[in-house]
Amino acid sequence: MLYIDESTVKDILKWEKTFTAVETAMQRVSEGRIVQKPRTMTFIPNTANVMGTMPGYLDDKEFGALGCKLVTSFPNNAKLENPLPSVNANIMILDEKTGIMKAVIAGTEITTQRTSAASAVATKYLYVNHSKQCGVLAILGTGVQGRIHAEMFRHLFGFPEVRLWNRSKEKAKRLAEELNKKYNTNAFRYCEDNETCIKGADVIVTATNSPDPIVQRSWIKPGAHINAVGANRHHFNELDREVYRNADLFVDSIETSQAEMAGLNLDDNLKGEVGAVINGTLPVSPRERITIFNGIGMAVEDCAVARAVYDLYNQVKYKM
Ligand SMILES: NC(=O)C1=CN([C@@H]2O[C@H](COP(=O)(O)OP(=O)(O)OC[C@H]3O[C@@H](n4cnc5c(N)ncnc54)[C@H](O)[C@@H]3O)[C@@H](O)[C@H]2O)C=CC1
Ligand SMILES: O=C(O)C1=NCCCC1
Repeated sequence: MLYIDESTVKDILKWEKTFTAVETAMQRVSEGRIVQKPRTMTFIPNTANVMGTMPGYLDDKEFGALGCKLVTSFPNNAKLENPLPSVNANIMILDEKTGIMKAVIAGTEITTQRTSAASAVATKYLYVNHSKQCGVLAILGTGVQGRIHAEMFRHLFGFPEVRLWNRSKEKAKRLAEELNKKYNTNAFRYCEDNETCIKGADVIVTATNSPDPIVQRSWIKPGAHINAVGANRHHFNELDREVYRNADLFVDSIETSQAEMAGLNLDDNLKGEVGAVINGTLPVSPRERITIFNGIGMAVEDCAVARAVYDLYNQVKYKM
């Protein structure tokens, strides 16, 4: 059995490839060329811990795959004496003709990259492509997702200012210092509070485990775009309901969002899937309208990126 470990995935998987794989997966979702159901969640009693199974099938020449991700979210891992990521995963990919397992691929880096890439795809099609300003990026939550969003978005869209806020301020401060040093810049700025971080921002990313809203409507400037990534019990708890009431909501998959975002009144404000915007079957929002991308994470994104990693691994060049 082929196992492709985390360090190999980190070595061969570049952000551009992940972006294209996720963009393709989103398109195929909206064309009906996928099969995926809401993930199963095994909640471990008396803890905040959960194990999810995410099976999917994606029909595509370059990124098509039949696979299943097994993912855990143990939010207290970061507080261990030897800290570990909260989210850990492995992805199985199977031969489409025989059903035989082809490989197990470490899925933690894939999950990290593909989640940020999904936000980046949404930001490109809902915001950047409409000549909107990429001046200030606000990141709330500076864990694994906050970090990758800060780095990937600056790389792809060139934000000259990236604001970072975290519940424990020291963590945001440390990340700003680290990234300024890494990229030899002073673009990364630490913020004392979430309101200061958000006010005047063009694009906002929320990537926390907060059970309560950390974004208020009155702080958001007209026409801003929000990527809501984090989840506690619900996938919509980070934004105040007034934000949803005054914005256009886009998702990665209507089918899975209806299950996992039940409790939010989707009928009122759900415009549709990002894939439909990419495919040109769903119009973009008026310029001054706030847009939200609530990406809950899709099995077919994992399948697409796992297929890319499998192919890259098998290229003779890498094996030598
Ligand atoms: N939508 C998707 O596809 C995915 C979503 N996620 C979700 O994104 C979120 C972030 O994930 P990671 O960065 O991997 O986790 P992480 O553990 O590395 O970071 C979580 C951050 O949230 C902050 N936080 C925790 N509780 C908070 C609270 N009550 N108020 C404000 N901030 C709080 C922590 O200080 C930490 O910086 C999680 O909710 C996770 O479940 C993760 C992967 C994929
Ligand atoms: O899509 C995923 O993968 C995850 N989504 C929410 C929480 C952990 C992993």
